[in-house]
Parts: sequence; structure tokens; C-alpha cells
Amino acid sequence: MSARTPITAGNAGKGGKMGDEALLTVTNLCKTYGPQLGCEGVGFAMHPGEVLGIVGESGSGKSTLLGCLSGQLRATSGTVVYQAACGAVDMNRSPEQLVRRVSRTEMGIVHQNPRDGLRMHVSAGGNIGERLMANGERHYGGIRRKAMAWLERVEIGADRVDDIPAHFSGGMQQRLQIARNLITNPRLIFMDEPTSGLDVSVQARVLDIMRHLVTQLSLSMVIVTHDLAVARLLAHRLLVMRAGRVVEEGLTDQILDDPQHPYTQLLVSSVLAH
Ligand SMILES: Nc1ncnc2c1ncn2[C@@H]1O[C@H](COP(=O)(O)OP(=O)(O)OP(=O)(O)O)[C@@H](O)[C@H]1O
Repeated sequence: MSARTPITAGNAGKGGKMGDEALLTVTNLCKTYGPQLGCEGVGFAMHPGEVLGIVGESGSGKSTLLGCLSGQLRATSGTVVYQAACGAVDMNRSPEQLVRRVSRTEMGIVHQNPRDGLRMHVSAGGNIGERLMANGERHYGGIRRKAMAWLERVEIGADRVDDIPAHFSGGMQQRLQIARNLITNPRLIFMDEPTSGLDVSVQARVLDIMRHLVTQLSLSMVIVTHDLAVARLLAHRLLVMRAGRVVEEGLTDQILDDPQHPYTQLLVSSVLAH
């Protein structure tokens, strides 16, 4: 693997403010599906306030890695230790109930397909509000007010609060997913190709909103994308994956401006050629 400048508090660029203690520490992570390799030998540490991009071609293991990091998939071996408010939690070995609780209260997941992250026939307000209820809020009026404020924050009019996501455009559905995930003040957000199904102009708006929210809320984020422009815009640091392994990692601008690994060079040059 080609490794460069380790990320530290202070060299983040892109306005990131990072804490010293790792939020996520991944060691020798491996996931297989029967005989099929998902990912192997993955290790890195991620700090609070950091945006980590995972890039690579289709089938390189990006979604598998994201699934293991977020506790949605159990790894075959290795560890993913998340520094939760209650202490360190191994997302792969801790009891499922604890992993689910930490995931619900401290993490958020924005899926590539809004159908995986939204209830399409529940109102927009209901989609956002149920996250607050799951975390113990019971005051209906307060939940509705907060839901409407978050709709405005992601540039969906508060007057759409009673509409169902099935009646929203693709860009609105992704912005609703973002609101649903951020309303509970998570510390760590996972995004799996959040803009890949959208038109370029719609993508730009969603990315702009994400960029502002990440900065405003000092969020930590892991974003999977095959789009290097998205990675350049949002990520402080990149992991480049190929055939299940991380082949290069480093600060985003360094990797994209001066790729060291032949595979990364190919990836970058194929984008420049378009
Ligand atoms: N449920 C599964 N059962 C069997 N093999 C799987 C499963 N999920 C993923 N794989 C395999 O694991 C490898 C990595 O797949 P993964 O979906 O993580 O890649 P990816 O980089 O996210 O691809 P894409 O960009 O196309 O979503 C592939 O060879 C894939 O076929």
C-alpha cells in the first residue's frame, strides 16, 4: 500500500477541526461472503471532525467496508472500535443490542437508494420525527416543529411536512434522508454514494448542503463514492480500494494531484480524460 501523511489534528485542510483521540480504529479488517472476498487487510484510524472518502471501482469492496464500519455487516475477522460516549465499542464483537443502540444514538447512514433509508409512504415529518421518538422524545408538537426546521435546513419547504417521500424528487429524497439522519445530532455519518443517482445540477445542490452541514455541525463522516470530484469536494483524506484491499491512502489533494499507486494513477487519469 502507498501511505502518505498521516492525518493529525491540524493538517486536515477543508476547514476540518479534528480531535486527538481516534473516533474509529480499524485493524486488519476482513469480510468474506463464502468464497467471495469483500475486503481484507484494512486498517486505519479516523478522528473526530474528519471526513474520510473511500474510492475505487465497482466491486472493489467500498460498500462492504462501509457496512462493517457502521455495524450493518459483521466482519469475518479484525476489529472496528468506535469511541462511543459510553466507552469503546467493538462494532463487530459487541452484543448486537449494544451495536444497535450505539448506531441508533450516535451514528447515521445515508443510503445510495432513498428507498433503503426512508419510509416512502410515511410523511416527511414522520420520517424525520420517528428518529427523535426512537431516541426518547415524546412531545408531538416539539417533534413536528423540529422536523419542520430540519426540512428548511435541507432546503425542502416546511409546508411539505405532510407529503410522502414517494412524491418527492430524487434530490429531495436524498436531502430528506440527510435531515432524518442529522436531527438526532449523531457524531458519525456514513454515506454510500449519496448523489450517484442524481442529475449533475441536482447533485451539486445536495453536495453543497452536505458540505455546509458537515462544517456547521463539525461532523465526522465516511463517504463512499466512485466520483473523485465528490471526494475532492468533501473528503479530507482518501482510502483507495482495489479488489478488496486499500492500495493507497493519504490527504485527498495529495492523492488526487500526485497519485503514487499505478491503480490510483489510472483512476485519476481516467477522470481527467473525460
Ligand atoms: N452479499 C454478497 N454476497 C456475495 N458477494 C458479495 C456480496 N456483497 C458483495 N459481494 C462481493 O464483494 C465484493 C465487493 O463488493 P462491494 O459491493 O463491497 O463493492 P463496491 O466497491 O461497493 O461496488 P459498487 O461500487 O459496485 O457498489 C464484490 O466482489 C462483490 O461481488
